[in-house]
Amino acid sequence: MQLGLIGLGRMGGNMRERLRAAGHDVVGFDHNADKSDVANLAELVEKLAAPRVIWTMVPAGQITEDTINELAGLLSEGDIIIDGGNSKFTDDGPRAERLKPKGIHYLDVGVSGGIWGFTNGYALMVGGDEEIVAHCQPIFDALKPAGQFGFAHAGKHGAGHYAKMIHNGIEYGMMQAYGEGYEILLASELVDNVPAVIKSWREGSVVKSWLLDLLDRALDEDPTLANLKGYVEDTGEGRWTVDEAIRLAVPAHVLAASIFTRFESRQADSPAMKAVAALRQQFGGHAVKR
Ligand SMILES: O=C(O)[C@H](O)[C@@H](O)[C@H](O)[C@H](O)COP(=O)(O)O
Repeated sequence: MQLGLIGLGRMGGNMRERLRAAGHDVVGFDHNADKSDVANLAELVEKLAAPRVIWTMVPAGQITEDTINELAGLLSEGDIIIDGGNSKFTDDGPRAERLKPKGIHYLDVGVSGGIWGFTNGYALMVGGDEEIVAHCQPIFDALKPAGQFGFAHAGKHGAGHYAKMIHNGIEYGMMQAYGEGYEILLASELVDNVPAVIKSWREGSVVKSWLLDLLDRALDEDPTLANLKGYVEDTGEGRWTVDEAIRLAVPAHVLAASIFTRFESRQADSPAMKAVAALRQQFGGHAVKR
C-alpha cells in the first residue's frame, strides 16, 4: 500500500527501507533534502492517492505538533495521520479530537526497536479506532518482526504511546539492573573476567535478554568502557512513567530509582550529599572531605 513518511532519521530512514523491501510504495519527506523524496509536505500530500496514510516519525513535542497541524491543513476527509514518535500519551486524545471535525483519522503508535529495527522488525503498540487500525494493518505487518509477537492494538487514542512509555520505564529499570550488577562485578576481588561473565549469561541464564546481548556487544568493542563517561540523558518517557505511578499510587521503586540515577549521573558533585556531609559534621563533628 501507499504511505507518506515524515522524518527520515535513524528510525524513519530504516522504516522506509523496511517498508519498501516489503513492497510498499513509500514517499518520504525530511528537512534534509539528500534523504527526502519530495521538497515539502504539500508535495508529499500531492503524491499520495486518497485516502492517504501519513506516518510522522519526528521528535516528540512541538516538532510533532507543528507537523501534524501543517498536515491537517493539507489533508482531506478520510485521510489518516499516524504519530510513531515518542509523544506523550496525553497529547493523543486532544489531537484526535482536533482532527475529527475535518474527517481526518488519527492513530498513535509506540515503536520500539531502535537502529536495529530494519533487520529485526519493530515492536508496535497502537492506539485508535479498530477500523482505522485494520486499514493500516499491511503497514504494521511489514514493520513488525516476522514472528507471532511484536504487535498490539493496545486500546483507544493514547494507548499506543502509553504502552511505549511503560515499555521505556521498564527499559530504564532493566538497564539500571545490568549496570549495577556490572559495577559490583568490577568491584569484586574474586571475579577477574567481567566481560566473560556477562557473555556467559547470554544463553541459558534467567537474565538473558537483548539488552544483555547489547551490553556484551559494547564490552566487545570496549572491554572496560573506558571511552565512555557515566553520563546518561533521558527524553521523557521514564519521567512520565513515574508521574503515572504516582497518579495511580502504584509503587514503582525500580523505575523511580533508575530515572533519579540518570539525573545523578549528570552531576559533577552532589549538592544533596554536600548537605548531608555538612549536617553530619554539624551534629556529630564528623570529618568531611574538602
Ligand atoms: O524502544 C526503543 O526503541 C527505545 O526506547 C527508543 O524509543 C529510544 O532509544 C528511547 O526513547 C530512548 O529513551 P531515553 O532517551 O529516555 O533513554
